[in-house]
Amino acid sequence: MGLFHQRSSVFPESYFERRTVHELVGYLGLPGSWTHQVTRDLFGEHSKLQGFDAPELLKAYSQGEISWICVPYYSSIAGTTPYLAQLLALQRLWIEQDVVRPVQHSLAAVDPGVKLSGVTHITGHPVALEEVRPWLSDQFPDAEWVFAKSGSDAAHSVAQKNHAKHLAVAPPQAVGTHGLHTLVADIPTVAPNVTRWWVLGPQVPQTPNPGRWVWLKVAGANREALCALERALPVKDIEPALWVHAPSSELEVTHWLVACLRSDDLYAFLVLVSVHGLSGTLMGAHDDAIANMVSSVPASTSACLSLSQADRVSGARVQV
Ligand SMILES: O=C(O)C(=O)Cc1ccccc1
Repeated sequence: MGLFHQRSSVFPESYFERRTVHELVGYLGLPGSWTHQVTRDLFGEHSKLQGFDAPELLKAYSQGEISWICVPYYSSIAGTTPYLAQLLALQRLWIEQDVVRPVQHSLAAVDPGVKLSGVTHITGHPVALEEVRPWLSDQFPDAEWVFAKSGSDAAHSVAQKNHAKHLAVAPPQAVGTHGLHTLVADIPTVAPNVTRWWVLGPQVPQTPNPGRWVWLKVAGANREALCALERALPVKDIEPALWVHAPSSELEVTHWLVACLRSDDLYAFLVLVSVHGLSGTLMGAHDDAIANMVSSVPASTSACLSLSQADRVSGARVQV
């Protein structure tokens, strides 16, 4: 919840704070999904919340039919979610909040007395199944995985099938809602399991505060160039908070995200990005000055500056 809580009072309040309970908020999956719970905690139960399948959710946001959406984009164990590439392809990716939450998975069945050795199918969201893969492989080496659209959809689907040998990996809160029984309340994971969600809003977010994270989308021609850029950072005050890599549908083009500090440094960073033939797009933060800077950074592909000169580039600011 970093962005929200780091805001200083001298800056205008965000749209998030000014939103009304009448605005529709879209989330991924059926009620009871992990994303639903995050959305309800953020917006409050009196807001108008509605669950969607991912394609409809992203389409409705991109067409302006829904003002707010909440979508998981990254898992500390499974990496990027299937939605990140689609989010990055949105023309307006207005990140109002970056939400970081631990996620708990339960194993659920129609029959509380089912013999685990007889289980044939495990249904879950692909990201959730990936997060508990070592445990599942150990306990159910021969079971087939069935993908669901959300954790709650997984519980719903197993309940509908009403088959004793089918289990669901689902949010603890969704188990009882769908009439299932909990076999394991909190499936162990090999590493801390933390998922990140973006809340996208209806307008360009407000001016970034000094020290507030801002999001930058970097698109590069190949993975090596982006890896080199990642190695070259941090330079000066630019501390990347999180690198997220999402292959795009365009051949050979990869997208990365990096969170940077302060607009001054962001400018330096954009220069650094552009001299190496990558292009940067500012997201999740806005003011006219930064917008002008972004558009004035030339898309030069000068090869004579190496990334080891990153300090010089960033110090000189406009050395392209
Ligand atoms: O929101 C859900 O229920 C999902 O299935 C998406 C998801 C998957 C894994 C971790 C967090 C969210």
